[in-house]
Amino acid sequence: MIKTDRVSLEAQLNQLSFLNLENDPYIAIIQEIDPVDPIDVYAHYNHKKGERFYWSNANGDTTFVGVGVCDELAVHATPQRFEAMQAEIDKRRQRIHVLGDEVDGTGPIYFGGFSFFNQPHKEEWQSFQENYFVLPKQLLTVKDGRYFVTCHMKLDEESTVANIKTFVEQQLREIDAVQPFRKQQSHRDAIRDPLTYVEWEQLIESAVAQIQSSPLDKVVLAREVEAIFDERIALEDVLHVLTDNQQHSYVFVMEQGEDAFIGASPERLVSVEQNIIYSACLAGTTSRGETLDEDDLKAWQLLHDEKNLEEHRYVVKMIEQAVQPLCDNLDVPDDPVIYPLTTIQHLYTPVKGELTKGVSLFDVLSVLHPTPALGGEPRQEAMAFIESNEPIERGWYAAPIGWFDRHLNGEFAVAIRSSLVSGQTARLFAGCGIVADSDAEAEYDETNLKLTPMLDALGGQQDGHDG
Ligand SMILES: C=C(O[C@H]1C=CC=C(C(=O)O)[C@@H]1O)C(=O)O
Ligand SMILES: [Mg+2]
Repeated sequence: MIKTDRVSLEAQLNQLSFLNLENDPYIAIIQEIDPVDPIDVYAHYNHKKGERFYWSNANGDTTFVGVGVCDELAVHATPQRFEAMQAEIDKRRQRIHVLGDEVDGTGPIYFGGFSFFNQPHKEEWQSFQENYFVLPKQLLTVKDGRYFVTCHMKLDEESTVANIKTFVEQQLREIDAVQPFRKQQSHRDAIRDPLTYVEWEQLIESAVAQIQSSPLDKVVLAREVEAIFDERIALEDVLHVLTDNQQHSYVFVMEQGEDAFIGASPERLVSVEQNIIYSACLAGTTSRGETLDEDDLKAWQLLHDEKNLEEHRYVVKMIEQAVQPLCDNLDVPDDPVIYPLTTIQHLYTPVKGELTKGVSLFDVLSVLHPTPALGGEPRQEAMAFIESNEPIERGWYAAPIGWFDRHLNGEFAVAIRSSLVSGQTARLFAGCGIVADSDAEAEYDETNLKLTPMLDALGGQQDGHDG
Protein backbone atom coordinates (compact mmCIF):
# COMPACT_ATOMS: atom_id res chain seq x y z
CA MET A 1 0.00 0.00 0.00
CA ILE A 2 1.25 3.50 -0.77
CA LYS A 3 2.29 5.38 2.32
CA THR A 4 -0.18 8.25 2.68
CA ASP A 5 2.36 10.67 4.11
CA ARG A 6 4.38 10.48 0.87
CA VAL A 7 3.93 12.56 -2.24
CA SER A 8 0.73 11.37 -3.88
CA LEU A 9 0.90 9.64 -7.21
CA GLU A 10 -1.33 12.32 -8.65
CA ALA A 11 1.05 15.11 -7.62
CA GLN A 12 4.01 13.17 -9.06
CA LEU A 13 2.27 12.62 -12.35
CA ASN A 14 1.29 16.27 -12.64
CA GLN A 15 4.99 16.98 -12.98
CA LEU A 16 4.99 14.93 -16.20
CA SER A 17 3.21 17.65 -18.14
CA PHE A 18 6.24 19.89 -17.58
CA LEU A 19 8.72 17.38 -18.94
CA ASN A 20 10.12 17.37 -22.39
CA LEU A 21 9.46 13.76 -23.38
CA GLU A 22 11.36 13.53 -26.61
CA ASN A 23 13.71 10.77 -27.81
CA ASP A 24 11.80 7.91 -26.17
CA PRO A 25 12.78 8.75 -22.63
CA TYR A 26 12.27 6.39 -19.74
CA ILE A 27 10.51 7.35 -16.57
CA ALA A 28 10.95 5.96 -13.10
CA ILE A 29 8.21 6.60 -10.56
CA ILE A 30 9.17 5.92 -6.95
CA GLN A 31 6.65 5.26 -4.20
CA GLU A 32 7.39 4.35 -0.60
CA ILE A 33 5.20 1.44 0.50
CA ASP A 34 4.39 -0.54 3.64
CA PRO A 35 6.68 -3.46 4.51
CA VAL A 36 6.24 -6.63 2.48
CA ASP A 37 8.40 -9.79 2.44
CA PRO A 38 10.63 -9.62 -0.68
CA ILE A 39 10.58 -13.40 -1.19
CA ASP A 40 6.78 -13.36 -1.04
CA VAL A 41 6.88 -10.68 -3.73
CA TYR A 42 9.26 -12.80 -5.79
CA ALA A 43 6.98 -15.84 -5.42
CA HIS A 44 3.87 -13.78 -6.23
CA TYR A 45 5.28 -13.06 -9.69
CA ASN A 46 5.42 -16.72 -10.66
CA HIS A 47 3.51 -15.79 -13.81
CA LYS A 48 6.54 -13.67 -14.81
CA LYS A 49 9.00 -16.55 -14.76
CA GLY A 50 12.05 -15.76 -16.84
CA GLU A 51 11.72 -12.04 -16.09
CA ARG A 52 12.54 -11.90 -12.38
CA PHE A 53 15.63 -11.20 -10.33
CA TYR A 54 16.45 -11.10 -6.64
CA TRP A 55 19.42 -9.63 -4.82
CA SER A 56 20.25 -9.06 -1.18
CA ASN A 57 23.65 -7.86 -0.13
CA ALA A 58 25.95 -9.45 2.43
CA ASN A 59 25.30 -6.96 5.22
CA GLY A 60 21.56 -7.24 4.69
CA ASP A 61 20.80 -3.53 4.24
CA THR A 62 19.74 -3.73 0.59
CA THR A 63 17.32 -6.12 -1.12
CA PHE A 64 15.93 -5.89 -4.63
CA VAL A 65 13.22 -7.82 -6.41
CA GLY A 66 12.89 -6.97 -10.08
CA VAL A 67 10.05 -8.05 -12.36
CA GLY A 68 9.56 -7.53 -16.09
CA VAL A 69 11.80 -5.98 -18.70
CA CYS A 70 11.67 -2.23 -19.37
CA ASP A 71 15.15 -1.88 -20.83
CA GLU A 72 18.13 -4.14 -21.53
CA LEU A 73 21.84 -3.41 -21.84
CA ALA A 74 23.81 -6.12 -23.60
CA VAL A 75 27.40 -6.11 -24.73
CA HIS A 76 28.89 -8.94 -26.72
CA ALA A 77 32.35 -10.30 -26.16
CA THR A 78 34.21 -7.16 -27.25
CA PRO A 79 37.72 -6.55 -25.90
CA GLN A 80 36.67 -3.58 -23.71
CA ARG A 81 33.41 -5.00 -22.42
CA PHE A 82 33.28 -3.09 -19.11
CA GLU A 83 33.91 0.21 -20.88
CA ALA A 84 31.35 -0.79 -23.52
CA MET A 85 28.76 -1.45 -20.80
CA GLN A 86 29.46 1.95 -19.31
CA ALA A 87 28.98 3.51 -22.75
CA GLU A 88 25.56 1.81 -22.90
CA ILE A 89 24.41 3.26 -19.58
CA ASP A 90 25.94 6.64 -20.45
CA LYS A 91 23.60 6.74 -23.47
CA ARG A 92 20.59 6.24 -21.15
CA ARG A 93 21.52 8.39 -18.19
CA GLN A 94 20.18 11.68 -19.47
CA ARG A 95 17.08 10.04 -20.85
CA ILE A 96 15.60 8.70 -17.63
CA HIS A 97 13.27 11.02 -15.74
CA VAL A 98 12.86 10.17 -12.09
CA LEU A 99 9.74 11.15 -10.18
CA GLY A 100 9.83 10.78 -6.40
CA ASP A 101 12.48 10.66 -3.72
CA GLU A 102 15.55 8.95 -5.16
CA VAL A 103 16.82 7.27 -2.00
CA ASP A 104 19.91 5.08 -2.66
CA GLY A 105 18.77 1.82 -4.22
CA THR A 106 15.53 3.19 -5.64
CA GLY A 107 14.99 4.67 -9.07
CA PRO A 108 16.50 3.17 -12.18
CA ILE A 109 18.58 0.16 -11.11
CA TYR A 110 20.09 -2.12 -13.72
CA PHE A 111 20.75 -5.66 -12.52
CA GLY A 112 22.77 -8.35 -14.27
CA GLY A 113 26.16 -9.86 -14.77
CA PHE A 114 29.23 -10.45 -16.88
CA SER A 115 30.53 -13.80 -18.08
CA PHE A 116 33.73 -15.21 -16.58
CA PHE A 117 35.52 -15.48 -19.92
CA ASN A 118 34.97 -12.71 -22.40
CA GLN A 119 33.50 -15.18 -24.91
CA PRO A 120 30.09 -16.05 -26.29
CA HIS A 121 28.22 -18.65 -24.23
CA LYS A 122 27.60 -22.16 -25.52
CA GLU A 123 25.41 -25.10 -24.55
CA GLU A 124 23.94 -24.93 -21.06
CA TRP A 125 24.61 -21.20 -20.68
CA GLN A 126 22.86 -20.24 -23.90
CA SER A 127 19.90 -18.51 -22.23
CA PHE A 128 22.30 -16.07 -20.62
CA GLN A 129 23.92 -13.40 -22.76
CA GLU A 130 27.58 -12.84 -21.94
CA ASN A 131 27.25 -9.37 -20.48
CA TYR A 132 23.70 -8.44 -19.74
CA PHE A 133 21.74 -6.03 -17.51
CA VAL A 134 18.04 -5.40 -17.17
CA LEU A 135 16.01 -2.44 -15.98
CA PRO A 136 12.88 -4.10 -14.57
CA LYS A 137 9.38 -2.77 -15.11
CA GLN A 138 8.89 -2.98 -11.41
CA LEU A 139 11.52 -2.85 -8.71
CA LEU A 140 10.97 -3.53 -5.03
CA THR A 141 13.72 -2.03 -2.90
CA VAL A 142 14.20 -2.68 0.78
CA LYS A 143 16.81 -0.23 2.01
CA ASP A 144 17.69 0.27 5.67
CA GLY A 145 14.24 -0.95 6.74
CA ARG A 146 12.29 1.24 4.26
CA TYR A 147 10.31 -0.22 1.36
CA PHE A 148 9.92 1.30 -2.10
CA VAL A 149 8.44 0.39 -5.42
CA THR A 150 9.89 1.97 -8.54
CA CYS A 151 7.87 1.59 -11.75
CA HIS A 152 9.80 1.99 -14.97
CA MET A 153 8.24 2.76 -18.32
CA LYS A 154 9.53 3.52 -21.76
CA LEU A 155 7.45 6.32 -23.22
CA ASP A 156 6.37 6.67 -26.80
CA GLU A 157 3.95 8.88 -28.71
CA GLU A 158 1.02 6.79 -27.40
CA SER A 159 1.92 7.46 -23.75
CA THR A 160 -0.40 9.69 -21.79
CA VAL A 161 -0.45 10.72 -18.15
CA ALA A 162 -3.59 8.61 -17.80
CA ASN A 163 -2.01 5.38 -19.03
CA ILE A 164 1.16 5.95 -17.01
CA LYS A 165 -1.06 6.36 -13.97
CA THR A 166 -2.95 3.17 -14.80
CA PHE A 167 0.33 1.27 -15.14
CA VAL A 168 1.67 2.49 -11.79
CA GLU A 169 -1.62 1.83 -9.99
CA GLN A 170 -1.72 -1.66 -11.43
CA GLN A 171 1.81 -2.39 -10.18
CA LEU A 172 0.96 -1.10 -6.71
CA ARG A 173 -2.23 -3.17 -6.60
CA GLU A 174 -0.20 -6.27 -7.45
CA ILE A 175 2.13 -5.59 -4.54
CA ASP A 176 -0.91 -5.15 -2.29
CA ALA A 177 -2.14 -8.57 -3.35
CA VAL A 178 1.06 -10.36 -2.30
CA GLN A 179 0.40 -13.28 0.05
CA PRO A 180 2.87 -15.41 1.99
CA PHE A 181 3.95 -18.09 -0.43
CA ARG A 182 3.45 -21.79 0.23
CA LYS A 183 6.55 -23.81 -0.02
CA GLN A 184 6.73 -26.93 -2.10
CA GLN A 185 8.93 -29.91 -1.54
CA SER A 186 11.39 -31.06 -4.09
CA HIS A 187 13.63 -33.98 -3.46
CA ARG A 188 17.05 -34.65 -4.76
CA ASP A 189 16.92 -37.70 -6.91
CA ALA A 190 20.32 -38.19 -8.38
CA ILE A 191 23.64 -36.42 -8.34
CA ARG A 192 25.97 -36.72 -11.23
CA ASP A 193 29.51 -35.42 -11.19
CA PRO A 194 30.71 -35.39 -14.79
CA LEU A 195 34.28 -35.31 -13.54
CA THR A 196 35.47 -38.50 -11.84
CA TYR A 197 37.76 -38.22 -8.85
CA VAL A 198 40.63 -39.65 -10.93
CA GLU A 199 40.13 -36.94 -13.56
CA TRP A 200 40.07 -34.29 -10.81
CA GLU A 201 43.30 -35.67 -9.38
CA GLN A 202 44.93 -35.51 -12.82
CA LEU A 203 43.72 -31.94 -13.29
CA ILE A 204 45.12 -30.80 -9.94
CA GLU A 205 48.38 -32.67 -10.45
CA SER A 206 48.91 -31.10 -13.85
CA ALA A 207 48.18 -27.64 -12.37
CA VAL A 208 50.67 -28.23 -9.57
CA ALA A 209 53.28 -29.44 -12.08
CA GLN A 210 52.76 -26.34 -14.19
CA ILE A 211 52.99 -24.07 -11.12
CA GLN A 212 56.26 -25.71 -10.11
CA SER A 213 57.81 -25.38 -13.55
CA SER A 214 56.47 -22.16 -15.07
CA PRO A 215 55.64 -18.53 -14.18
CA LEU A 216 52.16 -19.70 -13.07
CA ASP A 217 51.83 -19.25 -9.27
CA LYS A 218 48.18 -19.98 -8.62
CA VAL A 219 45.17 -21.17 -10.58
CA VAL A 220 41.56 -21.55 -9.42
CA LEU A 221 39.95 -24.72 -10.78
CA ALA A 222 36.30 -25.62 -10.56
CA ARG A 223 34.01 -28.64 -10.69
CA GLU A 224 30.45 -28.85 -11.88
CA VAL A 225 27.96 -31.21 -10.24
CA GLU A 226 24.56 -31.95 -11.69
CA ALA A 227 21.61 -32.65 -9.38
CA ILE A 228 18.31 -33.91 -10.77
CA PHE A 229 15.07 -33.50 -8.83
CA ASP A 230 11.72 -35.22 -9.02
CA GLU A 231 9.94 -31.96 -9.84
CA ARG A 232 10.65 -28.42 -11.04
CA ILE A 233 12.93 -26.57 -8.67
CA ALA A 234 10.94 -23.86 -6.90
CA LEU A 235 13.31 -20.89 -6.86
CA GLU A 236 11.45 -19.13 -4.05
CA ASP A 237 12.01 -22.13 -1.78
CA VAL A 238 15.71 -22.15 -2.58
CA LEU A 239 15.89 -18.40 -2.02
CA HIS A 240 14.16 -18.74 1.29
CA VAL A 241 16.60 -21.34 2.57
CA LEU A 242 19.61 -19.40 1.30
CA THR A 243 18.55 -16.11 2.91
CA ASP A 244 17.79 -17.91 6.18
CA ASN A 245 20.87 -20.08 6.34
CA GLN A 246 23.70 -18.29 4.57
CA GLN A 247 24.92 -15.49 6.78
CA HIS A 248 27.20 -12.74 5.43
CA SER A 249 26.37 -13.66 1.84
CA TYR A 250 25.01 -12.01 -1.28
CA VAL A 251 21.93 -13.97 -2.26
CA PHE A 252 21.01 -13.64 -5.92
CA VAL A 253 18.80 -15.06 -8.65
CA MET A 254 18.67 -14.02 -12.26
CA GLU A 255 16.09 -15.67 -14.49
CA GLN A 256 16.47 -15.84 -18.24
CA GLY A 257 13.88 -17.71 -20.27
CA GLU A 258 13.46 -21.17 -18.77
CA ASP A 259 16.69 -20.98 -16.80
CA ALA A 260 17.87 -19.32 -13.61
CA PHE A 261 21.22 -18.62 -12.04
CA ILE A 262 21.02 -18.67 -8.25
CA GLY A 263 23.55 -18.49 -5.45
CA ALA A 264 24.72 -17.24 -2.07
CA SER A 265 28.19 -15.79 -2.46
CA PRO A 266 30.24 -14.40 0.41
CA GLU A 267 32.56 -12.49 -1.89
CA ARG A 268 32.20 -8.83 -2.75
CA LEU A 269 34.10 -7.80 -5.84
CA VAL A 270 33.43 -4.08 -5.52
CA SER A 271 30.93 -1.60 -4.23
CA VAL A 272 30.95 2.10 -5.06
CA GLU A 273 28.93 4.71 -3.21
CA GLN A 274 29.74 8.28 -4.21
CA ASN A 275 33.52 8.08 -4.34
CA ILE A 276 34.03 5.41 -1.69
CA ILE A 277 34.98 1.97 -2.93
CA TYR A 278 35.02 -1.30 -1.04
CA SER A 279 36.50 -4.51 -2.30
CA ALA A 280 37.39 -7.74 -0.54
CA CYS A 281 40.11 -10.36 -0.66
CA LEU A 282 38.56 -13.71 0.19
CA ALA A 283 40.63 -16.84 -0.34
CA GLY A 284 41.80 -19.61 1.94
CA THR A 285 39.23 -21.99 3.37
CA THR A 286 38.41 -24.37 6.19
CA SER A 287 35.23 -25.77 7.74
CA ARG A 288 33.51 -24.46 10.89
CA GLY A 289 33.96 -26.45 14.08
CA GLU A 290 31.20 -28.41 15.79
CA THR A 291 31.93 -26.73 19.13
CA LEU A 292 33.13 -23.21 19.96
CA ASP A 293 36.57 -24.54 20.91
CA GLU A 294 36.90 -26.57 17.73
CA ASP A 295 35.73 -23.57 15.71
CA ASP A 296 38.34 -21.30 17.31
CA LEU A 297 41.02 -23.90 16.74
CA LYS A 298 40.13 -24.25 13.04
CA ALA A 299 40.14 -20.45 12.68
CA TRP A 300 43.55 -20.21 14.37
CA GLN A 301 44.93 -22.98 12.16
CA LEU A 302 43.63 -21.26 9.03
CA LEU A 303 45.21 -17.96 10.07
CA HIS A 304 48.55 -19.77 10.44
CA ASP A 305 48.42 -22.19 7.53
CA GLU A 306 51.12 -21.37 5.00
CA LYS A 307 49.31 -22.94 2.01
CA ASN A 308 46.09 -20.99 2.65
CA LEU A 309 48.02 -17.79 3.44
CA GLU A 310 49.80 -18.13 0.12
CA GLU A 311 46.47 -18.53 -1.71
CA HIS A 312 45.27 -15.41 0.07
CA ARG A 313 48.36 -13.25 -0.44
CA TYR A 314 48.16 -13.42 -4.25
CA VAL A 315 44.66 -11.98 -4.04
CA VAL A 316 45.62 -9.12 -1.70
CA LYS A 317 48.66 -8.18 -3.74
CA MET A 318 46.81 -8.14 -7.03
CA ILE A 319 43.76 -6.22 -5.77
CA GLU A 320 45.97 -3.65 -4.07
CA GLN A 321 48.09 -3.15 -7.18
CA ALA A 322 45.05 -2.95 -9.46
CA VAL A 323 43.05 -0.48 -7.39
CA GLN A 324 45.88 1.75 -6.13
CA PRO A 325 46.22 3.78 -9.36
CA LEU A 326 42.47 4.47 -9.33
CA CYS A 327 42.35 5.77 -5.75
CA ASP A 328 43.49 8.82 -3.79
CA ASN A 329 43.48 6.84 -0.57
CA LEU A 330 43.58 3.11 -0.14
CA ASP A 331 43.40 1.11 3.05
CA VAL A 332 44.51 -2.53 2.98
CA PRO A 333 45.29 -4.15 6.34
CA ASP A 334 48.54 -6.14 6.57
CA ASP A 335 47.00 -9.34 7.90
CA PRO A 336 43.82 -11.25 7.10
CA VAL A 337 41.06 -11.98 9.58
CA ILE A 338 38.44 -14.74 9.58
CA TYR A 339 35.26 -14.39 7.53
CA PRO A 340 32.81 -16.86 9.09
CA LEU A 341 30.02 -18.42 7.04
CA THR A 342 27.51 -20.97 8.27
CA THR A 343 29.55 -24.08 7.51
CA ILE A 344 32.78 -22.62 6.10
CA GLN A 345 35.30 -19.97 7.10
CA HIS A 346 37.66 -17.98 4.90
CA LEU A 347 40.66 -15.73 5.19
CA TYR A 348 39.51 -12.17 4.58
CA THR A 349 41.20 -8.84 3.98
CA PRO A 350 38.84 -5.89 3.48
CA VAL A 351 39.85 -3.13 1.04
CA LYS A 352 38.57 0.44 1.25
CA GLY A 353 39.51 3.40 -0.91
CA GLU A 354 38.54 6.80 -2.15
CA LEU A 355 38.19 6.83 -5.92
CA THR A 356 40.08 9.51 -7.81
CA LYS A 357 37.71 11.98 -9.45
CA GLY A 358 36.57 10.73 -12.84
CA VAL A 359 37.14 7.02 -12.09
CA SER A 360 33.96 4.93 -12.32
CA LEU A 361 32.63 1.62 -11.02
CA PHE A 362 33.25 0.15 -14.49
CA ASP A 363 36.91 1.19 -14.45
CA VAL A 364 37.27 -0.76 -11.21
CA LEU A 365 35.44 -3.81 -12.56
CA SER A 366 37.66 -3.73 -15.60
CA VAL A 367 40.90 -3.96 -13.59
CA LEU A 368 39.59 -6.37 -10.95
CA HIS A 369 37.98 -9.19 -12.91
CA PRO A 370 39.06 -11.89 -12.38
CA THR A 371 40.97 -11.59 -9.13
CA PRO A 372 43.30 -14.47 -8.18
CA ALA A 373 40.48 -15.79 -5.94
CA LEU A 374 38.64 -16.82 -9.13
CA GLY A 375 41.25 -16.91 -11.89
CA GLY A 376 44.81 -17.06 -10.64
CA GLU A 377 48.19 -15.38 -10.75
CA PRO A 378 49.58 -14.21 -13.12
CA ARG A 379 46.17 -13.63 -14.66
CA GLN A 380 46.99 -14.46 -18.28
CA GLU A 381 48.77 -17.73 -17.53
CA ALA A 382 45.98 -18.78 -15.15
CA MET A 383 43.22 -17.95 -17.63
CA ALA A 384 45.02 -19.91 -20.35
CA PHE A 385 45.38 -22.90 -18.02
CA ILE A 386 41.69 -22.83 -17.04
CA GLU A 387 40.57 -22.46 -20.63
CA SER A 388 42.53 -25.40 -21.89
CA ASN A 389 42.20 -27.77 -18.90
CA GLU A 390 39.02 -27.17 -16.93
CA PRO A 391 36.31 -29.38 -18.43
CA ILE A 392 33.31 -27.14 -17.65
CA GLU A 393 31.70 -24.05 -19.13
CA ARG A 394 31.89 -21.30 -16.50
CA GLY A 395 29.29 -18.96 -17.97
CA TRP A 396 28.51 -16.44 -15.22
CA TYR A 397 30.05 -18.61 -12.48
CA ALA A 398 32.86 -16.77 -10.63
CA ALA A 399 32.14 -13.58 -12.58
CA PRO A 400 30.74 -10.20 -11.47
CA ILE A 401 27.02 -10.16 -10.68
CA GLY A 402 25.22 -7.15 -9.27
CA TRP A 403 23.70 -3.77 -9.99
CA PHE A 404 24.36 -0.15 -10.81
CA ASP A 405 22.28 2.99 -10.87
CA ARG A 406 22.36 5.98 -13.23
CA HIS A 407 24.90 7.76 -10.99
CA LEU A 408 27.13 4.68 -11.38
CA ASN A 409 26.89 3.71 -7.75
CA GLY A 410 26.53 -0.03 -7.44
CA GLU A 411 27.69 -3.28 -5.98
CA PHE A 412 29.04 -6.51 -7.46
CA ALA A 413 29.67 -9.88 -5.90
CA VAL A 414 31.51 -12.72 -7.60
CA ALA A 415 28.99 -15.38 -8.52
CA ILE A 416 30.37 -18.36 -6.61
CA ARG A 417 28.44 -20.89 -4.42
CA SER A 418 26.01 -20.85 -7.29
CA SER A 419 23.91 -23.03 -9.53
CA LEU A 420 22.41 -22.87 -13.00
CA VAL A 421 18.87 -24.20 -12.67
CA SER A 422 16.83 -25.48 -15.57
CA GLY A 423 13.50 -27.14 -14.79
CA GLN A 424 14.29 -30.17 -12.66
CA THR A 425 18.04 -29.96 -13.11
CA ALA A 426 20.61 -27.90 -11.26
CA ARG A 427 24.27 -27.58 -12.15
CA LEU A 428 26.34 -26.49 -9.21
CA PHE A 429 29.79 -24.97 -9.37
CA ALA A 430 32.63 -24.90 -6.86
CA GLY A 431 36.28 -24.07 -7.28
CA CYS A 432 39.41 -23.79 -5.20
CA GLY A 433 42.75 -22.06 -5.38
CA ILE A 434 45.59 -24.36 -6.45
CA VAL A 435 49.12 -23.38 -5.41
CA ALA A 436 52.48 -25.20 -5.45
CA ASP A 437 51.75 -27.48 -2.50
CA SER A 438 48.08 -28.19 -3.15
CA ASP A 439 46.87 -31.71 -2.50
CA ALA A 440 44.18 -33.07 -4.88
CA GLU A 441 42.17 -34.80 -2.16
CA ALA A 442 42.15 -31.81 0.20
CA GLU A 443 41.08 -29.53 -2.66
CA TYR A 444 38.35 -32.01 -3.60
CA ASP A 445 37.06 -31.95 -0.01
CA GLU A 446 37.16 -28.15 -0.10
CA THR A 447 34.95 -28.06 -3.22
CA ASN A 448 32.51 -30.45 -1.50
CA LEU A 449 32.37 -28.11 1.47
CA LYS A 450 31.57 -25.23 -0.88
CA LEU A 451 28.89 -27.23 -2.76
CA THR A 452 26.97 -28.33 0.33
CA PRO A 453 24.98 -25.16 1.20
CA MET A 454 23.58 -24.90 -2.36
CA LEU A 455 22.84 -28.64 -2.54
CA ASP A 456 21.00 -28.46 0.77
CA ALA A 457 19.03 -25.39 -0.28
CA LEU A 458 18.05 -27.05 -3.55
CA GLY A 459 17.18 -30.29 -1.81
CA GLY A 460 14.35 -28.68 0.11
CA GLN A 461 15.76 -29.14 3.63
CA GLN A 462 13.50 -26.61 5.25
CA ASP A 463 13.02 -24.73 8.45
CA GLY A 464 9.29 -24.70 8.70
CA HIS A 465 8.28 -21.66 6.61
CA ASP A 466 4.98 -23.05 5.45
CA GLY A 467 3.24 -19.84 4.56
C1 LIG B 1 36.23 -20.24 -6.30
C2 LIG B 1 35.55 -20.39 -5.17
O1 LIG B 1 35.98 -19.88 -3.97
C3 LIG B 1 37.01 -18.90 -3.91
C4 LIG B 1 36.65 -17.96 -2.85
C5 LIG B 1 37.04 -18.15 -1.53
C6 LIG B 1 37.98 -19.14 -1.22
C7 LIG B 1 38.59 -19.86 -2.19
C8 LIG B 1 39.60 -20.88 -1.83
O2 LIG B 1 40.00 -20.97 -0.65
O3 LIG B 1 40.04 -21.66 -2.68
C9 LIG B 1 38.35 -19.59 -3.64
O4 LIG B 1 39.41 -18.78 -4.09
C10 LIG B 1 34.27 -21.12 -5.13
O5 LIG B 1 33.64 -21.17 -4.08
O6 LIG B 1 33.82 -21.62 -6.18
MG1 LIG C 1 41.28 -22.75 -1.13
